[in-house]
Amino acid sequence: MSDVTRSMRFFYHYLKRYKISFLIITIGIIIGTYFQVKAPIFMGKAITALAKYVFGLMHGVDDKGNFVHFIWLLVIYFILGAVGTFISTIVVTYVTGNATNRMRRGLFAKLQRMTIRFFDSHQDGDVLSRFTSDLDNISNALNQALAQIMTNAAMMVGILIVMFQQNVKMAWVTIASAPVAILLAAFLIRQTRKYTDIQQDAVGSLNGYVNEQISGQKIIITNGLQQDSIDGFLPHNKEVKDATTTAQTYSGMLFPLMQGMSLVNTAIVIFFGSWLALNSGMGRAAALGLVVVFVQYSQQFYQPITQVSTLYSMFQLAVTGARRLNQMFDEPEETQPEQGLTIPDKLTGAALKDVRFSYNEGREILHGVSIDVEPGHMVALVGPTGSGKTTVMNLLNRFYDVDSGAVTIDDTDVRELGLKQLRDHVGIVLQDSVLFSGTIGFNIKYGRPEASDDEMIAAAKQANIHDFIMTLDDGYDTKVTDENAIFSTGQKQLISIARTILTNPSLLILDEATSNVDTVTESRIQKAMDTVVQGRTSFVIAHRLKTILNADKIVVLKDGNVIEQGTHQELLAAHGFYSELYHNQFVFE
Ligand SMILES: Nc1ncnc2c1ncn2[C@@H]1O[C@H](COP(=O)(O)OP(=O)(O)OP(=O)(O)O)[C@@H](O)[C@H]1O
Repeated sequence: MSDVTRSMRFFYHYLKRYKISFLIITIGIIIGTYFQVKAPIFMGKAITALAKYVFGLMHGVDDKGNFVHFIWLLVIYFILGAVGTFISTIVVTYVTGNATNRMRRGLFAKLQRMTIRFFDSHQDGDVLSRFTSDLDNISNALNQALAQIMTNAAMMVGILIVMFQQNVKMAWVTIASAPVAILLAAFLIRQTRKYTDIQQDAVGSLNGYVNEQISGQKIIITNGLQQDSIDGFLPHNKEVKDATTTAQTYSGMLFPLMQGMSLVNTAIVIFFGSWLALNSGMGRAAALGLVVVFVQYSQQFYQPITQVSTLYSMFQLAVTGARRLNQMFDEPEETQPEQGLTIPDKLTGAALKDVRFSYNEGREILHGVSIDVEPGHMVALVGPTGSGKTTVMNLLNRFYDVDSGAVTIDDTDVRELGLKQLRDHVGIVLQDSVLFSGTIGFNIKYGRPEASDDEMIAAAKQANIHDFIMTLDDGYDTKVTDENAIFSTGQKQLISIARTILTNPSLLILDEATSNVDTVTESRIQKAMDTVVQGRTSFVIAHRLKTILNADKIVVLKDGNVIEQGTHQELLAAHGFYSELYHNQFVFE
């Protein structure tokens, strides 16, 4: 299916519910067009009456005939034409506002159903530009182009009918050059479409780059890489500029070319029309009227071709926008069984059974990993960077699905559980804790907004962050965006731990919760962790081995394989990889 067909389906999907509005728009357009195409007839009649009057005066006869009458009719027809167009424009604005609102809502809701694979493999800026630039383009096109395209199509049909009713030969003369104009327009339109597509994709990657550079600003400054950052920006910017210039050049050629064709056509109509009128035995006044009417028609007939050409670049941006939104809507969503199984409140354990997994086909990351956790036990995952620790965590929470083998919670394959069930039972504290805009209280209650303030405070106390929050002027009501309340990485992590405690998950995943913080905060986090893992089955990924000495089991991963497992003492006694890692780390600390 072509992009245009798919885009049309997209628009149909969002516009089909406005049938009554479209009926009103169509009626408005028909009324507007009818009066606009009929008006020139009265213009012709008024000119004929005027010419007769002038020729009469030359012969001493003072007869204005129906001149004034036709002028009045002309004015009334123009006013009624304008009213019809006005009504359709107002209704189009209403439809557009509502339809784009629904698109934005639909897109945002879709985003919430997307898989982590999508977020891992797409730049934030590119996703964002679909919400901004692509949706804006669609909204502009619907607002401005929709009514115009309908009006122009109606106008074209109306003018054709009226022209052939008035004079068949003159009608053929008037439309004779149209095929050439349409072929030229079609060529330019194709070129415009090609480059508009390239332009919008380039805008997406430019946004992605800018977004990435803003997030990494500190690293750029620290390494003095500002110039490199600019150098990296320039090719993206050039790509946008080149595609935009080419697209605009082609679409910019449309309007002058069509106007030129329209002028040439008017000249043909005047020349040929005069010749025809003079050689058909028609009276001078009637001939003059006929030529004036067809000059009007010739301009009116070309107007839709010219206008549609001008609107085309706008329309094209909308088609490209629809293509890019369609891409998002086509992205696979998180899947779950129709009748998801449930897990009992008290966990019996979790396990990975001979799990093989690859993010991308052909590059296996986990090569048959098996890990078993007893209920209420704490398992620590250790291993060199890139060994697959975070990947194991991703599979436990079903951010990704295994290629073979199984991840089970309470002996049930996670793929058979309802997603809500699963996520309700699993709590995660990530390495980079995220705070949402709002108050600290709002952030702690994020996973359980219905929790009472007492529960919130109890969770904060368990997470060792209550005392710090109380030092802030507004306590739990402190806004996260307040510049007096800028949180350190460790503090953010403690808030995140409090948030997790409040949701009371039975399976807990803590990802490197103690890296990147000072020793005081580290010991606070350590205490918070000790509290939070109590009575829960937990997986802890920690780089600092001293934080996991008490783990019930330590699993050592290397290159996607489990190479050792056991308690700290057992692994030390084995004098293997763990023991080496442990001793090396203490040399560094
Ligand atoms: N989203 C992804 N897409 C493709 N490959 C990925 C993705 N995430 C991780 N990988 C690859 O999977 C392998 C394991 O990564 P993982 O993040 O699980 O390691 P880790 O042990 O947690 O490392 P670290 O200690 O540095 O956090 C690495 O080779 C990494 O390049």
